[in-house]
Amino acid sequence: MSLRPTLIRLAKGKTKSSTNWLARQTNDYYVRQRLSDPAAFRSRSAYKLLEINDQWDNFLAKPDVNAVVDLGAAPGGWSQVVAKSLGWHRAYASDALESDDTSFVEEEPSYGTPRNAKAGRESVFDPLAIDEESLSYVAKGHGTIIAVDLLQMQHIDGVQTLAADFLAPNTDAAIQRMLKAKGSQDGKVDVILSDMAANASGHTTRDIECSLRICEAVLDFAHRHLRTAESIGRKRGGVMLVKHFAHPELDRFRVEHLVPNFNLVKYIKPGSSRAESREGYFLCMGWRGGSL
Ligand SMILES: C[S@@+](CC[C@H](N)C(=O)[O-])C[C@H]1O[C@@H](n2cnc3c(N)ncnc32)[C@H](O)[C@@H]1O
Repeated sequence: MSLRPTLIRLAKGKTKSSTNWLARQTNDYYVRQRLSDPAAFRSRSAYKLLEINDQWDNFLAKPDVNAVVDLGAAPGGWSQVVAKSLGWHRAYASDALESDDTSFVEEEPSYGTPRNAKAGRESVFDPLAIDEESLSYVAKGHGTIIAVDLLQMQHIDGVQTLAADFLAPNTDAAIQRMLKAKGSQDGKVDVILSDMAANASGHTTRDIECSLRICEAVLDFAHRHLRTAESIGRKRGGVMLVKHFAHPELDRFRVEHLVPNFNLVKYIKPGSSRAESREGYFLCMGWRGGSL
């Protein structure tokens, strides 16, 4: 797909910095990939999670992964990747009823017509196209996925969304209620993902403080809700993936707070993360379940 005509049209009358941004978008391999990928990922970020998951033993698709919390989830690329990994897809209600496959949990019917579904192509969800036919589809898959963001997110089959500030005091309880309502009796999760980031201010001290605050809050959340490797019976069970601002202060956080709590901790800069960005990811596997 050629983006050049769009670029020229959009660049007219724009400042130099926005023209540079448009040029960078046009030349970016992952932006192009996203636009042509039949999976129709909502964000370029989806490729970062795909890449990390592929490189690290497909941790999202382990059979014991039943509950995933995606923090800073909007517009929803990571949640789409998780939903696919847990097998969420659309099926005709009649096929679902006839199926003997009890490993799948049926959800309420999806209200909207997946266009092209009959032709066997990837369905496109259109919430405005409600008709009788739409009532004959159900979303099928297994496990619970909770997506949290300050921003509202469009529906993804198999994903429960919560529009809230993760750092606000009552958000933890709201996530707990959702997990329990969706069948996680103990309110525990198997994988915690955080792509949350405060907007970079360009002021290093402030950016470090914001990133540290987010990483600490995600680790606190893990202390309360992450299932331990021991209880899962797998050395790398109980996973936390957290984005951070790459800086020696954050590395100190890794050494002092992550390494003692997990069996394996890796710093990752995915190929799909822009080289000029200071972002990095800590992939932490095998939660030991230490106390706060
Ligand atoms: C890079 S985007 C996430 C992209 C997402 N992983 C995807 O694939 O679509 C970062 C998100 O973090 C969210 N965010 C930042 N601080 C947050 C907070 N305190 N609570 C909830 N969401 C937050 C922002 O609203 C933003 O949507």
